[in-house]
Amino acid sequence: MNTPRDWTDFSALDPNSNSVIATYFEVARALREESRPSRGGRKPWLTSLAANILGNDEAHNIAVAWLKSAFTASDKDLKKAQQFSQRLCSPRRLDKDSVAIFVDAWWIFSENQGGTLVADFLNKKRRERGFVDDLNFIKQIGGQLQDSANAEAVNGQSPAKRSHARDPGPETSLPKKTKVVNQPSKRQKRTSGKRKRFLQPDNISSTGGSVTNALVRPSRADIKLEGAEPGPLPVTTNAASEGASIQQRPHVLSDLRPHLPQPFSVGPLRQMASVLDTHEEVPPMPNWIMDDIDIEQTGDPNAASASIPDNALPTTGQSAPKPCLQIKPPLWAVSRQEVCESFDWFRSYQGGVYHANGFAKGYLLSAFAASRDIFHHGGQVIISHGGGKWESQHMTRGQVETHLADDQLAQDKSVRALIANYNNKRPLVLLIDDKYALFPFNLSASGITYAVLGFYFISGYWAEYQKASNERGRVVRYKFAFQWCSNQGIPWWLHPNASTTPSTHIDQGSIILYQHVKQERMCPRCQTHSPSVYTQWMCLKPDCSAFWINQHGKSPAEDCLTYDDEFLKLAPEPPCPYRSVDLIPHRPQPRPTDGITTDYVYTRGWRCPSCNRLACRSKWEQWECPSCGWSLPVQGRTRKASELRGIKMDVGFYDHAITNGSGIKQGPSVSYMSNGGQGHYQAFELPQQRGRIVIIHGCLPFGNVDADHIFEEYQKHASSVRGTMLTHYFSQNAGAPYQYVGGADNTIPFENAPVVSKARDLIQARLRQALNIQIEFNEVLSCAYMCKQKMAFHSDAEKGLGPIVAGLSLGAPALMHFRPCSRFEPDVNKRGTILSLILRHGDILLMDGSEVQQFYEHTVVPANFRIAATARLISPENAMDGSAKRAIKLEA
Ligand SMILES: O=C(O)CCC(=O)C(=O)O
Repeated sequence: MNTPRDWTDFSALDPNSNSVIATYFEVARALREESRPSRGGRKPWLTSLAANILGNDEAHNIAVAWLKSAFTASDKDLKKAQQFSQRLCSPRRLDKDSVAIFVDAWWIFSENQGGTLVADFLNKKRRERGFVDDLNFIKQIGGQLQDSANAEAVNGQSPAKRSHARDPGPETSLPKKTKVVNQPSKRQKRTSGKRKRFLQPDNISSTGGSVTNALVRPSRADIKLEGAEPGPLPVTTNAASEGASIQQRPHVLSDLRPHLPQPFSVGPLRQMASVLDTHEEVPPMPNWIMDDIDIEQTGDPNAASASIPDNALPTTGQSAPKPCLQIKPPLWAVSRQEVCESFDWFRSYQGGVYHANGFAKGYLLSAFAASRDIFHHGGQVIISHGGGKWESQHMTRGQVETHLADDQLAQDKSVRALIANYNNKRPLVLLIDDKYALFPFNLSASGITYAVLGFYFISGYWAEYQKASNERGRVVRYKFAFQWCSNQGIPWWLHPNASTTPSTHIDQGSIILYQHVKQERMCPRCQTHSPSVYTQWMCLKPDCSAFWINQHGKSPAEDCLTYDDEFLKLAPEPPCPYRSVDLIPHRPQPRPTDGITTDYVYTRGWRCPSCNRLACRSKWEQWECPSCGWSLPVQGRTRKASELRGIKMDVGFYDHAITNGSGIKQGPSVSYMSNGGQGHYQAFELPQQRGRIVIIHGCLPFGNVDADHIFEEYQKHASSVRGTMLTHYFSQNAGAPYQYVGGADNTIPFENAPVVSKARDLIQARLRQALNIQIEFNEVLSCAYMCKQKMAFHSDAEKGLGPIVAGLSLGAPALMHFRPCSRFEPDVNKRGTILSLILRHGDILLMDGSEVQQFYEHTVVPANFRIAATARLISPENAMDGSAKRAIKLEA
C-alpha cells in the first residue's frame, strides 16, 4: 500500500481493501510525518499518537477524530482531535466518546469513500455481535451520494420528500433562513499551514474507480460566517481528476445538520447507531454536541421539530413504551442533590421553581402534570402549570397531615417570579425529571433522573380552573407557555443521534410561519385582555366574575378544551441574552495560584466533561464522576491555623452574648493548667437545671500547638479518612455508628483515622484538665466547613446519645447560637437566640446534660474554612436503631 504524503488524500488508498483499519494505519503514518521537526517543531504527543495507533487496536478512533477535523476544517474539531489524542497518550484508558467520534467519522468517511469499505466494516461488526443477516449498507450509502432523483429507488419515497431530508436541492426549496456556503470563508482564507491544506481542492482527488464522491465539508463556523448563495463548492472544482466519477453538489446547511429521520431511510450514522445498539457500549453523543448547540445556528426550525411526534402525550397505562435515548443529554444527573450542587440555574431541593431576586431561574417539569400540560413542536413549546399548592402530606409532630390542593395566586412567590420573567422577557432554564410523562424518551432506562432541556422564554401565561380533590372540586392554576430560545440551535433531544426510532414527521413548511403575535381578547366584564388559548375564548383572570366562563355562560368541561392552533404557534422571540454555554457550571481553578481550595466554589459540583453528568464534589481530593470515573484533582495547599484564626468576627461582643430574660446564668472565667500552659473556661447554666454549656478556651501560649497540628493533619489525610459525603459538606464519622450519618455504612473505625483519635484525645484531655470530667468518647463526627458553609439549627437528640457532647474547633472562628426547641416554643418569632458564643481555634464547646438537646437547638456559622470534631458517647442500641434521624440541616 502506498503511503500518502498528504493524509487528507484518501483516494490514494486501496479502495478494494477489506480492512478499513489499514486506512488508519495510513493516517497514523501520515500523522507521524506531521510530527517531524521539519514540519514546525516536533510534537511529542503526535509522535506517540502515531506509535499508539500503529500498535493499539483501539487507537484508530483517534485517527478518526483527525479525519473529522480534516473534513470539517473547523478549529473546534481540530482541537477535539488534539484533545483526544492527548488523552490517549496519557495512561488513561480510551473513553467512550472516542467511540462516538468513530461513528461520526465513519459517516464522513463513508461520504468520501463510497460504500464498499464501510459496508464491509459495518457488516463485520454486525456479525461479531451475532447478527446473521448482512445489511445492504452500500445501497444506503450509495443512496446518500446520489442526487434526489436517484434516491427514490433506494427507499421508495418520493424524491421531493427525500430531498427535503437529505438535500434541499435548488435554492428555492430551501427554508428561508438556510444559508449556503459556496465560497471559502474568511476563516478558511485566514487558515494557513496544515489546516489550510485540508481545504485545498487538490487534496481531494480520485484514482480508484470505486470512489464515487469527494466532498469537503465546510465547518459549522463557516456556515455561520457565510451567507453566500448556493453554488458549487470551490473545493469540488478540481476534484474530478483522473477520470473518477465524482458527483458534485453544493453544500448547504442541511448537510451539516443532523440527518432528518425518514420512515424507511436511515443514513449511515443512524445505521451505525443501530448496529452499535446491540452492543453494551452504546456510543454516547460526542462531547462536542453541547458545543454544536452553541455554534450551530441552523436557522431552520423544521430540523428541530422533525424527530419527535408533535404534541407528544403522556405515556401512561397502555401507551407504547418510550424509546430510549441514544445519547447523554448535555447536562444530566441522577439525584436532586447533584443538580442543586452543580447547576446554578436550579438550586431548589424541594420546589419545582427556583427563583432568586424575584425572577425564576429554573423550572422543573416533573410528575403531577396538570390537564392540558403539553410538550409541543418537539418540545419547543411547553405548557405547564406554575407549580405549588398541590395536595400534599406533611409530618407535623409525628402526625401525617394532608394539605388539600389550594388556589394559586398571582402573588405566590413562584408564580410571581414566573410572571416577572414574562414581563421582563427574561429566559429561564427548563429541566425535566424521569417522572415527567410528556418527554418522549425514557430517561430512567439510561440511568438518568434529571436532564436539563435548555433556555426557554415565557411566551404567555394565564389562569384556569383545574379539577382537584378539595371541597370545591377545583383550584385555580397558573399556566405558563414556555418557548425554546432558538439561538441555542436544535434542542439536543431532537438531534438525530438522540434516538434510533424514526418518529412522526411533522409539517416542516409551516413552522417558519409560526412566528406570530398571540391573539388576545378583552373581557367585557373586567375590561382586561386574556389570550385566546383555547378554541373557545374565556376570560382568564381569576378575579373576574366571568373567569373560566365560556360564551354559553358555563365553565367548560375538563376534557372538551382544545388549544387554539394559532396559540400554539411559535411566538416572536425576544433576544436571548444567554447561550447554551451559559448552562455549563463554572469550574473553579483546580490549581489556584494561591493554593486556596477551601473557598465556597470548591464545594460546588461539576459537569463531567466526559459524560456530561452533573455530580457533587463528593471527594476531598478531586471532582470525580460517579458514572464514568472521570476526575479532576483539586490541588490546594494545606491551610495553617495561623492564617485563619485571626479573622475578626463582626459582632458586638468579644466572646459571648446572653439574651436578656433567657434565664441563663453566666459563671466566672476559671483558669486551668495543661502541659502547654494556662487556659480558662466559662460555664453558662441553663434555666430550670436543664444542663450547662461550657466553653473551654485553648491554652496559651503553646497549648494550641496540638490543635494546629490536628488542623493540618485533618487536611492532609482528608482524602483517606473521609466517609461518604452527606451534602456538599465534608463530614466523616469515626467510632460508633451515628444514625445521622447513615449508621454503620458511613462510619470508619478510629484505627483508620489517627487524626480523629488525636482530636478525641485532645477533647478528653481538656475536659479532664479544666472540668475534671473523665470520659472516653466512642464516636467523633468530623466536619469541614468551606468558606460560607454553615450548619443550620438542630439538636443532637438522637436516641442513645450520652448526655455529654463536646466539640473541638479548628481553623477560622465561628458563631454558635442556641435557641429553644420548637417543641417548647412553636412560635418561631418567639424562639430567638438565647445565647451566642464565638468558637475560636482550639476551643472546646461542651454541652452537658441530655436536656440541653431536648430543650434547645444550636447552629454554627463559621467565618471561613473551619474543621470541627464533635465527640459523643453513643450507646449500642443507637447503633442498632436505624430509624433515628437527627433533624439536622446543612446549609450554604
Ligand atoms: O461545627 C460545630 O462545631 C458543631 C457541629 C455540630 O453541631 C454537630 O456536629 O452536631
